[in-house]
Amino acid sequence: MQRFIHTTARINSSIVNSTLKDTLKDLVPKRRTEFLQLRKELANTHLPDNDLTVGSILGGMRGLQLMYWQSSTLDPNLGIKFHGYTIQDCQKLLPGPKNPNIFYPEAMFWLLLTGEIPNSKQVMGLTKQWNEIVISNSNLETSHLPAEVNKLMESLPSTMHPMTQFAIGVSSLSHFSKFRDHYSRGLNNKLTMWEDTFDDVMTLLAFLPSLAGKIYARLHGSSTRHKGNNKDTTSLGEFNSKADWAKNLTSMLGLLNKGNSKNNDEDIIDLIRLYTGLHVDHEGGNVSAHATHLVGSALSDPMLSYSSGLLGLAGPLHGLAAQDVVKFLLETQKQVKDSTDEKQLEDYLWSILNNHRVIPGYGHAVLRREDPRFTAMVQFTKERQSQFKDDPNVNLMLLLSKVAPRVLAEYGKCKNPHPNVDSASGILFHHYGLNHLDFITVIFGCSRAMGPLAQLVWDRIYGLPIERPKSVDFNYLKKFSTLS
Ligand SMILES: CC(=O)SCCNC(=O)CCNC(=O)[C@H](O)C(C)(C)COP(=O)(O)OP(=O)(O)OC[C@H]1O[C@@H](n2cnc3c(N)ncnc32)[C@H](O)[C@@H]1OP(=O)(O)O
Ligand SMILES: O=C([O-])CC(=O)C(=O)O
Repeated sequence: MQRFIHTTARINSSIVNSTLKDTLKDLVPKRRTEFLQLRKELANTHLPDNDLTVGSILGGMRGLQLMYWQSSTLDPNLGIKFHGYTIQDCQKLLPGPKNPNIFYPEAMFWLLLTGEIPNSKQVMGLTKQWNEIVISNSNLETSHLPAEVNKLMESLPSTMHPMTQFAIGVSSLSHFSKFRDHYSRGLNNKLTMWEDTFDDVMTLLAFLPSLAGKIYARLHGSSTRHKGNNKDTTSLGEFNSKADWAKNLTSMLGLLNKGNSKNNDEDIIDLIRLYTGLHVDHEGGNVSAHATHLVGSALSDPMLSYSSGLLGLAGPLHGLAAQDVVKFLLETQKQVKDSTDEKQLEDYLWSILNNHRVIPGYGHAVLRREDPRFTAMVQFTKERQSQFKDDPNVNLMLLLSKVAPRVLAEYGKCKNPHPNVDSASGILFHHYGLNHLDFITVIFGCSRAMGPLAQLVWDRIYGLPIERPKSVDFNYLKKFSTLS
C-alpha cells in the first residue's frame, strides 16, 4: 500500500522481508566492529602489487590521482582553476554584461571546452545557437520543451522532489539523443562519436532553463491549486530568444518584474549569471562529475550520463547542501533568541554537533581553506550593501562564516572548518524571492552540467575506455589483519 504524505511518498515496507532484515540486524554489530578494526589496523598497509593503502581504498579514495580531467584542477589551498584561470581571472577576462565581476556562463562553457577565452561575438553566437535549439524543437504552444518531455513533466507528482523531477526530465531528453540514435543504427564510430556527443551536449544545455522553469512553475502551481485555483503550470516567466542563458533561466523562474526596480532585476540576473558561471566544474572526482564520467564511459548518451550526475548532486553531502543551508539558516533564526549574538550561535552549533549532525555549508573533501566561490558570492553582497544590509538571513550567513569555523576547529573532526560554496548562495536566491527551498539545487544542476559534459566530449575525442576499477572483498582484506 502506498500513502502520500506531504512532500514525501512513503511505502510501508515493515511487513515486507522482515525475516531478511532481522537476519541482517543480527549480523550488523559484529561485522561493523570487525570492519572498523580492519580499517584502523590496515590504514597504512599496502596490498600486494598495489601502490594504494587500505586506508585510501576504504576512505573514499581521497587524495588519489585516479582520473583524467581536462578542464579544471582543484588546489586544496587556492581553490578551483579552469584551464589554469582562477575565479578572479575569469571574472576579469570572460565576456559578460559589463557589470563588474560578472560573466556569461556561456563564456565559461567555451573556456571549459576549448581552454581558450572566447570573445563577445563567439559567446553571443553560442547563446543564439542554444536559443535556436529551444525554439525549433519545442511545441511553443505549450512550453519551451519538446512536447514529449513537457507531457512527461506534467505527469509527475508536483510533490516529487525537484531534483528527482530534474533528473527524470534530463534523462527523458535521451529520447532525442543523436548519439544514442546513431549508435543504435551503426551510424557513428569511435572517431566520429564525439561530434554526436557534442551535439547532444548543446541540446541538453539549451533546454536546461526551460526544464528548470517548468519544475519551478509546477511547484507554484501545486501550492496555488491547494487554494482551489486551477492555475496552469507553464513557465512563470517568458523565454526570450534574444536573451542570454542565465537571463532566460532567471526569467523562467518568475524572478523578474516582481514589482522590484529594474536595477534589482539586473542584480538577480547577475547573481544567476555569477552562480551558474562559478558552479560549472570542480575537477573530476566530485560526485556529480565522477558519476557523469562513469556512466558516460559505458557510452550511455550525454542525457543519461548527466542525469546520473544530477542524482549524485541531489545528495546532502554534495549539492543538496545548498538547500539545506537555507533551511538551516531559517531554523537557526527560530531556535536562537538573538541570531546576532555569537555566543548563542556557538551554543546552537554545538547542540547540532553533539547530536551527530553535520553543519551544512562547511567542510570539504579536498579544499582546505574558505572556498573562493563562497568568497565571490560574499563579494557580490558587498558590492550591493544597500540591498543586503537589512536582510537578517544574509547577515546570519555572514556571521556564521566567522563563528562556525571556530566551533568546527574546536570540534576537531573535520579537516576543513571553513565555509564551502553552498554556504552563501541559496540565501541570496531566497533574498530575491526564490521561496521553494527544495528547488535551490536545481539551479546548481543547471550550472554543473557544463563541466562534466565538456569533459564527456573530450572523453569521446580521446576514446577513453569504460571505467572499471578492481574491488576487494572483506575476506581478502581480513587475511592481512589480526582478524585472520
Ligand atoms: C558542492 C559541494 O559538494 S561542497 C560540500 C557540501 N556539503 C556540505 O556542506 C555538508 C557538510 N559537510 C560535510 O559533510 C563534509 O565536510 C563533506 C562531505 C563535504 C566532506 O567530507 P569528508 O571529506 O569526509 O570530510 P572530513 O574528512 O573533514 O570529515 C571528517 C569528519 O568530520 C565530519 N565533518 C566534516 N564536515 C563537517 C561539518 N560541516 N559538520 C560536522 N561534521 C563535519 C565528517 O562527518 C567526518 O566525521 P566522521 O569521522 O564521524 O565520519
Ligand atoms: O569538489 C567536491 O568534492 C565538491 C564539489 O563538487 C564542489 O565543491 O563543487
